[in-house]
Amino acid sequence: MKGIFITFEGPEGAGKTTIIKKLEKKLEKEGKDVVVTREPGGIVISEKIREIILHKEHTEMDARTEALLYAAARRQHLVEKVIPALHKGKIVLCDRFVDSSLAYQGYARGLGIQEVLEINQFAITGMMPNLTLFFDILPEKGLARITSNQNREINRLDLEKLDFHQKVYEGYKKIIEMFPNRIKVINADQPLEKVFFEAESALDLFWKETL
Ligand SMILES: Nc1ncnc2c1ncn2[C@@H]1O[C@H](COP(=O)(O)OP(=O)(O)OP(=O)(O)O)[C@@H](O)[C@H]1O
Ligand SMILES: Cc1cn([C@H]2C[C@H](O)[C@@H](COP(=O)(O)O)O2)c(=O)[nH]c1=O
Repeated sequence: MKGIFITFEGPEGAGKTTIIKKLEKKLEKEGKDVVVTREPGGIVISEKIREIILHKEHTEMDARTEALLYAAARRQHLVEKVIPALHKGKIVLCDRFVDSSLAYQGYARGLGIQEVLEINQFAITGMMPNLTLFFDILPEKGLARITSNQNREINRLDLEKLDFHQKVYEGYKKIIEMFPNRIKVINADQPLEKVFFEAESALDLFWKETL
């Protein structure tokens, strides 16, 4: 495949969406062909699955159902949007991907990182990102950012107790140890311009090392 698949991970409110927008502008200025997308979502069917998963009233959702719905949304998004863009040689910037399932469903929900990786292997058929940026911020700090943002709708996962978000964070730390070459850690607990500089530098290093 000719394109490059870059994913962005981290706790709620880490600044992923904000940095993706800035990177999109920068890469486009450089003449690169960029596709920005998100999970769960990015295309009609997966956005519909997103609504089901994240609806505030769906508190009865079983953890395995949740994991399978994320994997189903991922599959459709990959075949309909990500893979075709990569075949055309585009740079795909995706807000969350399989590492979110490993941290949230695998570790924080207690389904097991390996078990959730296995159901996702069925969904992604080997399609792992070329590079992942992990936005490192303590969950309580990220959550404080989203609650002070009036435009951000609070969803079912945001409403989980702090203890759950702390487990998500611990889960991410384990996943970073599992994939040290692919996942680069960005200090997200600093002013936006500094976070952006670190993200840009990680991308520059990636181009130098791989292209
Ligand atoms: N470095 C930063 N310092 C202070 N505030 C920030 C920083 N980065 C982002 N923010 C603000 O924090 C809020 C959350 O940012 P953003 O939506 O980019 O995070 P996110 O990681 O995509 O969150 P989520 O995954 O929960 O959707 C926004 O109001 C944004 O303006
Ligand atoms: C892909 C994916 C996401 N999640 C969680 C993480 C967030 O709480 C929401 C998505 O909301 P965002 O504002 O777009 O970050 O879903 C998850 O638990 N598992 C996943 O695979």
